Amino acid sequence: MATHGADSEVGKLRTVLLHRPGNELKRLTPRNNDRLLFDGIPWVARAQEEHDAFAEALRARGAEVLYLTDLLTETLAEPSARHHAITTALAGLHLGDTLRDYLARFLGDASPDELTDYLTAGIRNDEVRGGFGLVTSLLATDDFLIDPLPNLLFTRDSSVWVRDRVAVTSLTMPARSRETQLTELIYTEHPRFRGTGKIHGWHHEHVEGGDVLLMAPGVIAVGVGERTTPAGVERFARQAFHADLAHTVLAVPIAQERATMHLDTVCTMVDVDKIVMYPNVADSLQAYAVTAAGTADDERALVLSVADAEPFLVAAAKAMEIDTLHQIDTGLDPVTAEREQWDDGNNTLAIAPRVAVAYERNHETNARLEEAGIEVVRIAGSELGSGRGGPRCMSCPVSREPIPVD
Ligand SMILES: NC(=O)NCCC[C@H](N)C(=O)O
Repeated sequence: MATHGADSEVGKLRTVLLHRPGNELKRLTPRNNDRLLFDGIPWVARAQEEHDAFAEALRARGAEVLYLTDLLTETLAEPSARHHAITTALAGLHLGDTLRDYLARFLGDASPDELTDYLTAGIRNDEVRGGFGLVTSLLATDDFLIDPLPNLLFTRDSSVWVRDRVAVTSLTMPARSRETQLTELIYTEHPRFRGTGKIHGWHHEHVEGGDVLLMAPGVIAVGVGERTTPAGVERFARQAFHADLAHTVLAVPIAQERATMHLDTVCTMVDVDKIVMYPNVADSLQAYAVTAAGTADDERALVLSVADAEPFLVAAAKAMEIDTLHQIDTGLDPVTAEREQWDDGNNTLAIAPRVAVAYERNHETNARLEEAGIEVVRIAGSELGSGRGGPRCMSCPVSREPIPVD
């Protein structure tokens, strides 16, 4: 079995899970894009070109690229996995029995490829109209019976590998909650991942992967804001300690705003002791260091010790046992920083220590990264960025090499 797992943000990237934008993006309209968490209507063909170039840049550096839809289609070849996928996709109370039964038969007849498309791009009412009862007659023609999942693009958020375990997350926004049904199915049923230990899960308190940063082996920072809740970080910490995945979890409050929806929108690691960070929040960012006071057979019985809040960079350096966590600023001045933070200048994907993938448009931030000795692999993201996510958001590292010891 392939070995999977990651213990840092910067170990050389071996395997990464991506989602190539597909038909689900074609569902976005000016009337539904806010609800579906996109800031505009992407040009889909161009988004695909940009994404292909992103994947190619990762391959060129030696990473194996897995596509979520390939894994899903392979998973759906198994009858029990198909049954589970269909049942969970149709669990919504908006369908009613007649339509649910019809859709179960319709999806049951679909090939694995078609089923993947229905589960990711959704099904609109007018695509099945034809006398299937009261609910379909009363719903608007363009209502979705199964919602599309345009934010699948951001594979970072729906699962996170910590050491050799995978955490299926629990997404907060209704437009995204179904994504984790798919990641859970893949990690449970796909032959490549069979037997992988799991933590968390979509039935737990909310934690999103964009909030989870593996600062160093044993040290995990978790942003708490618009997406991850206080109860979510507590649950995550309990599970991480109980499974011996970490000795410290840093709970980091962030503003509950779209611009800072996840911790990785304000900072990302680019080396073992370097972080690119939005300077407009750097001074006020705090962290509560959480550790386990003792052990317990049951994760729920673990007593957590919570230190007083400290400046994030100080608390992180202490937990990581380094002298200083060096900050590289986004932008040049507060306005450029605000523009480049919005355009995911902070949201870099480290593919090795001191090598990071970044959107080309963030000139000033990229220049600062280079001044600090970081190699920047630039990618285009004019269309990809319309969902408000950068290279880190669009990637879930499945396997990284351990950090080299000096
Ligand atoms: N880790 C990230 O910051 N992911 C970006 C998610 C963007 C997506 N449109 C969302 O609002 O959830």
